[in-house]
Amino acid sequence: MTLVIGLTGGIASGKSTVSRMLLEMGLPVIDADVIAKRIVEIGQHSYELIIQTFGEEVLNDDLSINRAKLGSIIFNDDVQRQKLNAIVHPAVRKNMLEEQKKLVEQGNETIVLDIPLLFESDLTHLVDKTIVVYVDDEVQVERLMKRNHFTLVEATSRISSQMPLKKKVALADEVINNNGTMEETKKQLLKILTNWNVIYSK
Ligand SMILES: CC(C)(COP(=O)(O)OP(=O)(O)OC[C@H]1O[C@@H](n2cnc3c(N)ncnc32)[C@H](O)[C@@H]1O)[C@@H](O)C(=O)NCCC(=O)NCCS
Ligand SMILES: Nc1ncnc2c1ncn2[C@@H]1O[C@H](COP(=O)(O)OP(=O)(O)OP(=O)(O)O)[C@@H](O)[C@H]1O
Repeated sequence: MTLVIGLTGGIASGKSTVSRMLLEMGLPVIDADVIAKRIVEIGQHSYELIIQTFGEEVLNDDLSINRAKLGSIIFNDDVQRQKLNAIVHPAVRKNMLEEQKKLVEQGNETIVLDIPLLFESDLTHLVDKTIVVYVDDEVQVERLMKRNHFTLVEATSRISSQMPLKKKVALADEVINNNGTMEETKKQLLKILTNWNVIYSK
């Protein structure tokens, strides 16, 4: 039996940081953000649908999707965000399940799905256990502004497009508090994996 772990959290709460730790420990991680980027590359079906829906003004000069532009539209307008979600999410889910199938066939006993919108999109039936990476509101805003060079308004609009992180904590099987150092985060991760009898190589 394969154990499928759903890794989630809020924007900039530290999911990719924890994913990296898991990969370094030799555990396979499927990243929904990476898939969501791949399926909107030039020529993909979702790419065409995005142009039909949002127009050519969301394209860069080289015809690739201008992610900053599309982001500024969808994170300020619920209706537009639902439209993008309806285009991208089914394709992300299909690709994730295909990747998961391959990993199961290769004999992996543990597979991690890094899905930012695991709870918002009601995808918990795809996983056996959930881990939420949590940070306090101030830490989240600060790290998001720093990483993306966002203003306070830009950071806040993105955070408020998601389920409040405290609500995700209440829904989680396990929570990693990522307010502290990376070492403290790693320690919490190792404890959870040990409790779940997950075997890792490094
Ligand atoms: C709007 C887009 C183009 C902005 O791209 P950008 O490179 O700036 O951000 P990136 O894709 O790296 O996402 C960063 C984070 O934003 C948050 N986020 C992204 N999309 C959404 C969304 N539709 N609703 C709420 N939060 C979102 C997630 O926490 C994600 O980890 C992009 O996020 C996108 O295509 N979003 C729709 C697909 C989606 O829902 N992806 C998230 C998981 S499948
Ligand atoms: N414990 C930590 N201490 C200091 N900085 C951290 C810590 N954890 C993460 N960061 C930084 O905070 C930012 C957000 O982390 P990360 O990219 O892992 O979040 P994420 O949840 O994957 O974000 P997104 O939802 O946008 O994909 C990054 O710049 C990262 O380097």
